[in-house]
Amino acid sequence: MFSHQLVKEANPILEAIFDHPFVKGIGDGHVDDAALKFYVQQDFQYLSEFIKIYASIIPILKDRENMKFFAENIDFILNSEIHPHHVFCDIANVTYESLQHATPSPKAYLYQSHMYRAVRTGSLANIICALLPCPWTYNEIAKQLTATGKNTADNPFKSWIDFYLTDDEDADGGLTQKLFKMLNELSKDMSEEEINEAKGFFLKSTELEWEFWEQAFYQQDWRFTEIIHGGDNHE
Ligand SMILES: Cc1ncc(CN)c(N)n1
Repeated sequence: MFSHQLVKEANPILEAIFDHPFVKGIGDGHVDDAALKFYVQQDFQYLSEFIKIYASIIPILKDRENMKFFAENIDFILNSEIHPHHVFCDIANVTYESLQHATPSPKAYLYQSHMYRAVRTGSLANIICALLPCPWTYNEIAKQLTATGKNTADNPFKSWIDFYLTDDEDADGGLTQKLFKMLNELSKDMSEEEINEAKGFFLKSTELEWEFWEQAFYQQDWRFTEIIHGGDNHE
């Protein structure tokens, strides 16, 4: 099955994500405030683009059930996925509102551009493959942290882990299963070339998930940040 192929090939990247110091820090209950703040700034911005990409799928869908599914996921990001951000903000002792005006860092910019590139192909399989590592890797992180005994009552990140652990229909766990199922259906009518193209989108997004943790952990912004951010202000 296509989904098994994707998970198998991406597995070394997923293992590297589990080993990332930011993710390990969530498990151990300590991540530097600067990394948490950088993460929330970038993720607020990233999820806003993610919403737009979900919305861009709707015109190429054929049935109402799938339209409802993507519309509900937009609602989930807007109204529920603010919770994990609040967890990070509370731990870093900073207001959420103060972190909502960032411009994308180089790696976040690359990740967003990658997703828009998938949208431009017009292929539903490519778009789902580019989007899926977002809910998939977080659900896997939550499961791995729980399985290794890190999701304890005294871990300040417990409610972050619990949020991504749930397999509820509309949360990342349920979403992941539904998207993998859609891909398996779509792949039945795809050529080998189309399969490989879609797989490329999935694997690159998975690596960009690793990069997202990395850039937040080391606060990797634009080298000429004053010039770049100044430029954004003049748009
Ligand atoms: C970059 C990123 N990837 C995944 C998730 C989890 N939906 C997130 N909030 N941000």
